[in-house]
Amino acid sequence: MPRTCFIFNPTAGTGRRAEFPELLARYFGTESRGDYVLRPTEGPGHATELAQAAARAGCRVVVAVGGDGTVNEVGQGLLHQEHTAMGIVPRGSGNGLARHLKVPLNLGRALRRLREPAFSRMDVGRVNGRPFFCTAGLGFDARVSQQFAQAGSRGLSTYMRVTLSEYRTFESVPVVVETNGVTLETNCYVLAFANASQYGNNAYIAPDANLQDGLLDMCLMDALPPWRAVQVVLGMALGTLPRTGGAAYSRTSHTTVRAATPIGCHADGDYLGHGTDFEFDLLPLALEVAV
Ligand SMILES: Nc1ncnc2c1ncn2[C@@H]1O[C@H](COP(=O)(O)OP(=O)(O)OP(=O)(O)O)[C@@H](O)[C@H]1O
Repeated sequence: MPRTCFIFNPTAGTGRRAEFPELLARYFGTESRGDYVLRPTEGPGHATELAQAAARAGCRVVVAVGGDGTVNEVGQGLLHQEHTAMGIVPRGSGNGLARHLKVPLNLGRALRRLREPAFSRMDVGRVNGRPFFCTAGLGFDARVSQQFAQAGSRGLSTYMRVTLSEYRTFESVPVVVETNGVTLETNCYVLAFANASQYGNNAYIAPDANLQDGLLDMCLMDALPPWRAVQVVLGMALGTLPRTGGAAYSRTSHTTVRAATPIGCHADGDYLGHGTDFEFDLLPLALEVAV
């Protein structure tokens, strides 16, 4: 088996897709030389199967070529591997984990880095047992993920349009949060659990999040009236949200949430459905990354 396997989601992102195999050949030589294999995905969940197969076959690096959804699926296939690391070639619209890890957004530069990557390990978050690598959460951001998936187009402008339109109608849900031995009765507009610092597109929900500290940064907004929404948008763009008072922060390795009525949940921007009972926890240093 070659040293590197590229798992390529041809549907990810908004850019030109056909050029990736040619670009890969330019930086890694042709596939026939045997240095790498290129495996296109055929649908949701396929990247996890391909990553598991590549790890079983002895690949040192399995590269997710796509956005945070593809990264999530490849990462799930490589959990607890001792000898196989995940690389990223960012081709999504948000690229939250790639941006946190400072992977170049330019495809050529990202590929060049992968010829001699640096290896490290990172924590992996979970919501009700389902792994996430960047962020997961309840409330407004899950509603946006749900509507974004049905929007028919992708990219930042669609994301902004969906966010504004949902903002007009979304209402907080009462929740009971148990974390760090404390029970908190509050309302949830957004309850975010951040393993990495951002949602993507440099929207920093938890700028101080650390991938190796064994903790998730928990960010609670109980309501979002217009004046606070402006504060939050600016704080996320500037990476200053924890210091603006627009949201309350704490750190946790295990939190349960019970909602009074069903509330939406997302993991790495994928809408997972509505529910009332959630458990957020973490697998310390469960994934090796090559960047
Ligand atoms: N061949 C395929 N056809 C349709 N969907 C696919 C295919 N391969 C993978 N997928 C799905 O595409 C989804 C979106 O991929 P991904 O998140 O990587 O791209 P994106 O949504 O454009 O990027 P971002 O998350 O940064 O906005 C993934 O959740 C994956 O399950």
